[in-house]
Amino acid sequence: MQTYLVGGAVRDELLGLEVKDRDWVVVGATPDQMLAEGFKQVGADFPVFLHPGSREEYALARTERKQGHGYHGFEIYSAPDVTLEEDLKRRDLTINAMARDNQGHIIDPFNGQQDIRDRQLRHVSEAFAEDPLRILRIARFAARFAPMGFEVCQNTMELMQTMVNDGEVHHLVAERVWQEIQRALQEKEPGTFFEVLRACGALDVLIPELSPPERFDAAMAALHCVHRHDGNLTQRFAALMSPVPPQEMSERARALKAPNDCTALAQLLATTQPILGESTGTAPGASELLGLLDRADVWRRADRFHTLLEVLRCTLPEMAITNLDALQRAATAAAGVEPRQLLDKGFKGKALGQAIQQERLKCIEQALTGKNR
Ligand SMILES: Nc1ccn([C@@H]2O[C@H](COP(=O)(O)OP(=O)(O)OP(=O)(O)O)[C@@H](O)[C@H]2O)c(=O)n1
Repeated sequence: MQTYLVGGAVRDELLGLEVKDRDWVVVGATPDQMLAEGFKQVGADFPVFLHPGSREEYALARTERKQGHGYHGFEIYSAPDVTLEEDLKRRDLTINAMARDNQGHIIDPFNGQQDIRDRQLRHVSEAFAEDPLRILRIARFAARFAPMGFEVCQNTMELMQTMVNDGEVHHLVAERVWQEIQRALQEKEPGTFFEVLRACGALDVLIPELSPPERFDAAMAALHCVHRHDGNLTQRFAALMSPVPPQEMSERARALKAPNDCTALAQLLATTQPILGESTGTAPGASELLGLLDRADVWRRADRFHTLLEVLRCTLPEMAITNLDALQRAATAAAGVEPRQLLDKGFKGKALGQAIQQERLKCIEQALTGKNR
């Protein structure tokens, strides 16, 4: 049997990047031989094993052929006669379809090294079209490698467009889509992910709410800004969805199966923005600001409130930034109200709640007029 380093590890080595996961392909072995060598089998779908020492993944060379629609319809053939080249051929991009043997020789039947030099994301073969998840993977690689000059090559983009036109994207399961989106949001150039999806038509299927050009442009500007400020995943998702009205936004977040913290921040942003972004020139008053603070549950979720403020700095129009400053002052002022003191004064139950709110309102009013004086 022979083992080869394959996939992302070879690509990243050649690009001079840090290698995180190392995947290996084993040619000329049977599962029984692997078990006899002390490897542990993982995954029921294909013959993949964990090395007893390094815990790295060793997969028996295999071919894959599509059977039906979606991610599960693959017929997998794995046997000692499957060659390294056959295994490399089933892979997505030429830069991901190289191997290195244990003497350090690169095996590169699809010219991945040339594409690394030319900065091209190019599909290996027409079999690319058998897995629609690859559309999202390629968009994600574009987002990661764009700063190094990589782009999706024309033929690959055309193939992706054909796949979208054939309805392939409808067959993707939400969990896989979300997994790619959340990884892409944290890549080096997250906006590029959505630009590639838009160029091939997949965005109209996956997040059609962002199809109108003015929404797309606003989403990209907000995402870019949050990315520049090193925002976390929830902030990036909220920024992406910021041009979408609350109801539509919530439905899309649910369809994408976005996790609760992402959806909650995006919802909070969607309901806060219209009040603070009011373009009529009237600034929100003390009770409106208190309402926003209540909705954001700043009393118990101060951290989330601060993440919200950071996103608002990226999504609000320039002229509304003074409203944001007012919200921030209101939060600081209202935080000074001590429920304990009101409790000591004899307030209880509902009356205590009302007294707290009244005190907060008073503090906010003072903070606002104090500024205007
Ligand atoms: N839908 C897929 C998933 C994976 N692969 C192949 O399997 C390898 C390993 O996949 P994965 O670990 O997901 O990707 P990496 O290329 O290692 O990328 P990352 O750095 O994001 O982990 C890829 O390089 C590619 O050759 C593929 O062709 N098609």
